[in-house]
Amino acid sequence: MTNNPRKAALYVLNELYKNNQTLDNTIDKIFQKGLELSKKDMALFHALVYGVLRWRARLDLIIDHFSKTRINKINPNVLNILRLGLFQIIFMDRIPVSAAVNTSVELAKSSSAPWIKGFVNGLLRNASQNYENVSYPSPDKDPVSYIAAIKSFPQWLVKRWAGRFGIEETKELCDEINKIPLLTIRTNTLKTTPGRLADSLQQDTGEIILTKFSPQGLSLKGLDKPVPELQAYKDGWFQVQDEAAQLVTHMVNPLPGMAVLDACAGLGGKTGHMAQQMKNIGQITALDNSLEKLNSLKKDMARLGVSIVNTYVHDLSIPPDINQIKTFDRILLDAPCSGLGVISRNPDTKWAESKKNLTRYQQRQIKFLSSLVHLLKPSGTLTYSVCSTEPEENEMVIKEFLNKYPAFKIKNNYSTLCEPIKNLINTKGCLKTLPHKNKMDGFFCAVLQNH
Ligand SMILES: C[S@@+](CC[C@H](N)C(=O)[O-])C[C@H]1O[C@@H](n2cnc3c(N)ncnc32)[C@H](O)[C@@H]1O
Repeated sequence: MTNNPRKAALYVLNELYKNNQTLDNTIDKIFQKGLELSKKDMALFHALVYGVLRWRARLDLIIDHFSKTRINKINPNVLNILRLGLFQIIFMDRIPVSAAVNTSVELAKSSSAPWIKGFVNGLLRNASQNYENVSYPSPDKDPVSYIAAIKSFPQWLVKRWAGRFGIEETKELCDEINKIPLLTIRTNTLKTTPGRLADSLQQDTGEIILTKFSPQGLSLKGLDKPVPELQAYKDGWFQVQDEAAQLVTHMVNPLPGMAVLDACAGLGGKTGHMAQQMKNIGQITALDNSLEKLNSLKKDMARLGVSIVNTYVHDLSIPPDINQIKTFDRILLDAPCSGLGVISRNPDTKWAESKKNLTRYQQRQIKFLSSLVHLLKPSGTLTYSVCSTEPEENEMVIKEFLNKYPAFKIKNNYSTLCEPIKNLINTKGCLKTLPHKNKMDGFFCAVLQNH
């Protein structure tokens, strides 16, 4: 495998979306194949992959302007070479234009027909001198197309946000999503306190900021080591988790001694948080349809010093057998969704999703909720959360669920929550966060109670 960061970035961009692969899977795959990069090259590799995905629509508009071949006719590998080159020219000040062009020509030489290098060279040289003169759709006559092009978002998404939030707020939302997000972590209070954790990270971090809403969160600026190499990580003092995801567990409010089901536990971000809220007393069943994820979850629980979790592989499109799994005081369904609330971390999402998918996800989310109802104790609560800002996966799921199960209501009394989190809950009792308003991922969470 190559040790060239640009070649590695091109490989990831070319492989992404094949067989429904996400960015994380594709990046994991290239490292499994033996990619080894120095610390500096690793930073360049990530900047290139995430940068091209973040700015793809704007890069494509410029490429289309300077290319005689229409963009949809350019070979995908060549298009990704052009995107990588142009991204470096426009967005990476510390890379000289000549280096951006020459390395792109080298990529073309090693992976395309011989004449392509001339095409890449000519287009990038021309674009580097003239890209500022390319015209964009008019912000007055066609504000949706303007935002989609200049801020690099799919038209359908900008259109629906503009309808919901208005043009000015949509611009703010897009700008916030386009920022490179800080790394946010959650203190494992079974082992330490946010203060001690911050002290231990001081020497490896430029700046540490306490999160505004979550009492256990820290955001790190300028971390100079990969997370797994930090002593505090090895000692199980924290999990990586965005602030919005941390708020979900506070909504669930699991207490020591309870029986809790984490119904889509994944790698266990919320499982770990619930265990620490329960002071490692009680029982948590971590369910997921992925054995691989549950195996990673088990390792992470050991690192965190959590001993109350058992795992259960199950496909939630079928209701779990109550005789095997028992009943619960708290059930959390952190459902699979579009991920449109976490585009800043996963910019590939904006090019993978469509309006049609949202309806498909909604049906699956309602099905999963329905699969869990019979597992709830009479006084128990069923919490639904998704990292999506879209109504189809938010209020509309809850509405359909309540139509189907009229005995349930949305909980709207949060006396135990701290004030900052309480202030994020809307009049209907749902937590809704938005990147531009709350400076965190877009999440939705509602707690359902049987009355
Ligand atoms: C949003 S992620 C969960 C993230 C996790 N709760 C956390 O905080 O780290 C959704 C999870 O649903 C799981 N999933 C997808 N389809 C499923 C199914 N049919 N049955 C059970 N789990 C499923 C995925 O494997 C994924 O781990």
